[in-house]
Amino acid sequence: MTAAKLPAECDTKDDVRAEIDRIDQALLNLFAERHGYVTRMAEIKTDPHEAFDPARIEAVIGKVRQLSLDLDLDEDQAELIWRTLINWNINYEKGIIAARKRAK
Ligand SMILES: C=C(O[C@@H]1C=C(C(=O)O)C=C[C@H]1O)C(=O)O
Repeated sequence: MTAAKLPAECDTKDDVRAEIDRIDQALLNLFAERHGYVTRMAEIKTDPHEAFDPARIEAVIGKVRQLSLDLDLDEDQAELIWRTLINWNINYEKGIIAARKRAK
């Protein structure tokens, strides 16, 4: 494997795309790690209504927006990504909790 190149060290589209592919892999590894905790959360929560926790959601979004600003990233883009992720997680948690309750 070739060493990572800084953006300014990339001379071709292939150079840039190799770095984007490397970063996508790293991001997916982190999403997979995060997903493991969401699954665990679904095991801990006891009622499907608990899947949606608005106070926690707004706290996460607030943190993500601030971290994005600190990194000079677009905070609206980060919020959109996180809301999509969180909405998906809520339905995922609901499904797990409801199925467990039905099985009882
Ligand atoms: C993981 C949780 O469940 C949901 C998913 C969240 C997330 O993906 O960060 C945040 C809030 C929740 O409604 C939680 O309650 O913390």
